Amino acid sequence: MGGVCSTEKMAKAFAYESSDIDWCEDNYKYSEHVVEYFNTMSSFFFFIISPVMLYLLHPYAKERNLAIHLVWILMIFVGLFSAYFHMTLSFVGQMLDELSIMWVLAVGYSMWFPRKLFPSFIKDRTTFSKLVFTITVITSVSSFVKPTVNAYVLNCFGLHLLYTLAVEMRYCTDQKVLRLAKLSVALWVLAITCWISDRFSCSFWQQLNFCYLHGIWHILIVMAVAHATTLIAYLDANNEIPYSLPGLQYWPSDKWTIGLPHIVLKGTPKTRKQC
Ligand SMILES: CCCCCCCC/C=C\CCCCCCCC(=O)N[C@@H](CO)[C@H](O)/C=C/CCCCCCCCCCCCC
Ligand SMILES: [Ca+2]
Ligand SMILES: [Zn+2]
Repeated sequence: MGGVCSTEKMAKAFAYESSDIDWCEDNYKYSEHVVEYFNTMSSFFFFIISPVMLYLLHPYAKERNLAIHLVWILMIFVGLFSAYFHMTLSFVGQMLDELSIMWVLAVGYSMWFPRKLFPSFIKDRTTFSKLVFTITVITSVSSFVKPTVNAYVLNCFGLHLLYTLAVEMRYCTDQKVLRLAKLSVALWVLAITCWISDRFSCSFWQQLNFCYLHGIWHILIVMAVAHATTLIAYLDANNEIPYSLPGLQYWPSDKWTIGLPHIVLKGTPKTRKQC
């Protein structure tokens, strides 16, 4: 009897529209199998940007720690789960989407959180990573208690990241670095504005017959994360591997206004060996 009950519960969790959340985009507008078509399709943007970022960050990751690649490898899963969530609006889709974001943040914090900002009882990065891992496992389990608040809690990390960057960049005067910081913040502000507006002003957007703000959020947040991770990686390289003489450039061309930022290591193999 209990077995039948739990099988039913499982089936419900996978069922279309079993999530509490329904984004502003009209359901089943373009396909009877895809609940939110534009939101699903825009999730594929994660698949385009992630491999490019893995390629662009590779010289830095090779010098610093190859585990850094986990951030953008996990972002591929975020895209996959986000597409599944919007395709089905199922409870399982929602949880996979939110949990994968949480684990990207956990890996990012473990790798990059500045050592000088560690709590005083933590001596090294390994201990810090273990603490982050423990907290993330506990949070992952407790996220099932009230799933609707998860997204708001996750967004608070954007604010914490902003604070951490502000502390790290207090004395920065390098124009290229400042430009990257401003761009990251601008993209994040635009992205979060779309997310909030889709959540809370849906009737307004429906009147205008423009219900695509959540899909636009997907595109903007990937770009914000691409810019922010490069900035964080650059600051980290300056602190942890200064002999590699990190610099910033844009792909495909440094002269283009729009592009993906990346780190170049200007230290010659000779200068690297000396350190
Ligand atoms: C020193 C710390 C370094 C940490 C670096 C880690 C940076 C990467 C962080 C997060 C990845 C975000 C991925 C967003 C995926 C969006 C999928 C999605 O749309 N999900 C929604 C449902 O479909 C869901 O409602 C969204 C929930 C909110 C997620 C908020 C994530 C926080 C993003 C922080 C990004 C900061 C950018 C720059 C700040 C200057
Ligand atoms: Ca909808
Ligand atoms: Zn989404």
